Amino acid sequence: MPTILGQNQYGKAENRVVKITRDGATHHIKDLNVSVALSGDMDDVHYNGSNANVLPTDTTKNTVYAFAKEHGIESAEQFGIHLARHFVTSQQPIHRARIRIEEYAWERIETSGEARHSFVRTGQETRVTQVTYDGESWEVVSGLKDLTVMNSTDSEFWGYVKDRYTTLKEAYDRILATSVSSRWRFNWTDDAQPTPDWDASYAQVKQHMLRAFAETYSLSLQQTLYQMGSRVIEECAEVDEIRFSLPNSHHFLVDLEPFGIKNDTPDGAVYFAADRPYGLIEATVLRDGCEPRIPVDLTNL
Ligand SMILES: O=c1[nH]c(=O)c2[nH]c(=O)[nH]c2[nH]1
Repeated sequence: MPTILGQNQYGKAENRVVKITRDGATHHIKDLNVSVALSGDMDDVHYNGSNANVLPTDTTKNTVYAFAKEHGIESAEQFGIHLARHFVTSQQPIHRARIRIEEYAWERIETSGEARHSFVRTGQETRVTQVTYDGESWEVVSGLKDLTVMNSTDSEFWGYVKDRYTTLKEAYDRILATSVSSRWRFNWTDDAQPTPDWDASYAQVKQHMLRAFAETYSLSLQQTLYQMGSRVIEECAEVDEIRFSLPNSHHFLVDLEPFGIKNDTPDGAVYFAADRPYGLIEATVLRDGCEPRIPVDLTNL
């Protein structure tokens, strides 16, 4: 045969699950987008079309909804662990399950009455996780995307390489803005280890990341990224690796000279917020001695 089958996986992608839990008049929402990818003994279905080892993707979808009902959704990570364990341990041909989850946050709308069942989608970041299980060990990589932040000062950029194509003016007081996309890998890999408190960990990682962004006097976005990552690794013992993809959301001073208006001092300055092109600064920060496992391209995760 001139061809052979390479890596393969299958499952139902983007199962949108909304679970409402009622605690008297106070309701709670969990809103997830769950993608299942299974792999194992799947040569026959590809080579011969025998479906004998194939748990239908439709079943994987049903399992997501049934688990949301029967086992609840404590956190995205815990839900992912539950699903991954189920697929690998209940189906002999399935050797590996990868569950990806995006979680959308809802905030309660406070009202004057007793009712507590109204919510507004929060416009901040989207929480994400990926749980992988091969029957023996776990890999949990969680993260966030679209967390937009800005420092309106304490950012400079100068002393860079200049060649014949360089036109950029050195900046001694600029805006530093980005939309943080980040993934961090937990050192929980084994059922024998106690599981982290996933929600508390998420809140702490996000808080350390944001504080480091705000507290770093920045000479480059690269330096800020490293500070954000090392703060998380230093403060969060459960995390061994963190990767960032940070678009540099450029803010250019508008040239108002044609109208006889000076716009050259930081106070009261007017900027043009450019959406593209943007610098894209990406790096991993690791606990010393740990192996990098988060893919270089976060869109592949
Ligand atoms: O923080 C920055 N890092 C760069 O590498 C870079 N390059 C650039 O043009 N502006 C900036 N800003």
